[in-house]
Amino acid sequence: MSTTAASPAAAIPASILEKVPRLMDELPKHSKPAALGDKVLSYGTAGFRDNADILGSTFHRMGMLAVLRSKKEHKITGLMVTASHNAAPDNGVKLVDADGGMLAQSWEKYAMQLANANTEKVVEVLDTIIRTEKIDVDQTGNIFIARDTRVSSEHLSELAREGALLLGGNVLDFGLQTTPQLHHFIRMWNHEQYNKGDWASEAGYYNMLVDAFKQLTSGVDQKKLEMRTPLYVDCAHGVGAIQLAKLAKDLGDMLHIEIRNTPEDGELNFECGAEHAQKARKHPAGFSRDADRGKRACSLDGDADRVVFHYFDVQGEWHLLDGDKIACLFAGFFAEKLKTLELASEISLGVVQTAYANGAAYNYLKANNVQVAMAKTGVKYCHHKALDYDIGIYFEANGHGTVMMKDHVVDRLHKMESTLTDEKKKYALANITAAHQLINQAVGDALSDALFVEALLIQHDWSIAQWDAIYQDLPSRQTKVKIADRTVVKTTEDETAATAPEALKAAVESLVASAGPNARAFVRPSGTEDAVRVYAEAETQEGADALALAVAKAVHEHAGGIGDAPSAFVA
Ligand SMILES: CC(=O)N[C@H]1[C@@H](OP(=O)(O)O)O[C@H](CO)[C@@H](O)[C@@H]1O
Ligand SMILES: [Mg+2]
Repeated sequence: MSTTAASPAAAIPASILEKVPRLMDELPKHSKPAALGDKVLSYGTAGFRDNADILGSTFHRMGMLAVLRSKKEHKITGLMVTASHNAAPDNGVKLVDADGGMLAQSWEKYAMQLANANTEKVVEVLDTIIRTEKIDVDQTGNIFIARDTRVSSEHLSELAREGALLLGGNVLDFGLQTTPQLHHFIRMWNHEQYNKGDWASEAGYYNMLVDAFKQLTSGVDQKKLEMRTPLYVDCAHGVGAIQLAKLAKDLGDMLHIEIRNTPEDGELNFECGAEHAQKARKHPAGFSRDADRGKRACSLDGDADRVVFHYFDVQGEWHLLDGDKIACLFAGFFAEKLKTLELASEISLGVVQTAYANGAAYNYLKANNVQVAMAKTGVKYCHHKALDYDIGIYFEANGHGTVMMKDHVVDRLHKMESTLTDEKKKYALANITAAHQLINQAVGDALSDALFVEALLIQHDWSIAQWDAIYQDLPSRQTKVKIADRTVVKTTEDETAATAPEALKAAVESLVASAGPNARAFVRPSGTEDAVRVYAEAETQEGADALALAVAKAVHEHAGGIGDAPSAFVA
């Protein structure tokens, strides 16, 4: 095959060393730390995550990979420095793709090959990626970087920047941002419709949210809004507190926000935040039964891409409103607007859940004629499945989720604008387009999701208890079991039933069958921890607890449990 100078193939060097001889000097300065030992780093559900001390080389190399991805796509890509809801000494990388979503799954293998390569093999891996993906290395590579508040984050983002510069990339470092903000910037800058607009910056992000919130609450008496009680936000001592303070300032009297658990007053994610509230089923530190009865509250996680709501009722009992309840609230809004606009048969609406969704949420959606689909655990699977619908809502029970509207739907709605005369329809249309503006289309976003929840509570004139009452969660229990090799546990595609080992499959089936009506249980190997997770639901809390423990014992017995059989729950 003949190539001309203009052909991209012409710029593919036999080795990257031809272009960047300095690599030979620079790579050994960031070689894999001895402490990493034989450990294989894996690009898990949302990226690499480990103790920050062993991630230096990984960050340096991921800076390079982000640049290669950018050169390949001819668009901006990104790198977020965060370990989300994990402990303060940890850190991690989340790579952002050109559409503002997560890194394409087809590139995760490159991330792993690079991160795990011995120093002398890094050039070889880079060359393979460049050759396989036919990357013109002379192309411009542009990446955006941001980081959370961890002590290690600044240094690690600097290493990523160095790696990126080494491969000739241009780097724009946004400093402290939430993960969804970085996704938003990249989506906006790469989107031909938005890239020259006002929303493609940090200030633009707040403007976009505040303007959409204003539109969604415009039908409400402004005095009533000003008098409304505040939303108390547990920020997990993370970056969400800093960014939310800026957003709250712009919201002014439209919504009063009280920020708790800031980076200054405690350890990141320790006994607080969305993961703690949802997994341990405990109110966050900084909130108390006596002082906070009746207050509407929510918890973010360490990088503010998850949110769950909660409150103490007048009796002092604590209630959690998880991702399922948020999805149901959102689904109700879109179903109603589509009905008013007589578009329900033309525009498909669906909610994507995982096996962890409470059975009562499923029943609620079905009773309200909303389509429901199941995806494997992990937002990248949910996101993918949600694309089957014109308006796809996905939420994991842990509070990570969003709503995506297809471009053709947005176009269709904009075209309708000039044709409508009916006031009700005009209002519905304005609402649905404002919701599209408010909800982060790139990725789950705690700040945008929380504002949408608040807008809908205001529209319904509901208290948090009234929203909670749309359905009653079936009692459930989660726990986990350590076994020698968790890969021996196999499940069906949707993860609701075990398929191996055979004895475990039979044991779970028989335990569920004898656990009463509406009982359900499943086991699956965790994708992020060295354990098998157990989930059980039943008519009563005692029933769910008993079923979870019996299933945990069955995992221990039939799948090679380590140590004593389980006798208590592990969060
Ligand atoms: C039950 C549960 O909450 N699982 C979490 C957890 O995955 P596991 O594969 O269950 O470890 O971490 C994922 C990444 O944050 C998140 O997407 C998922 O929902
Ligand atoms: Mg997170």
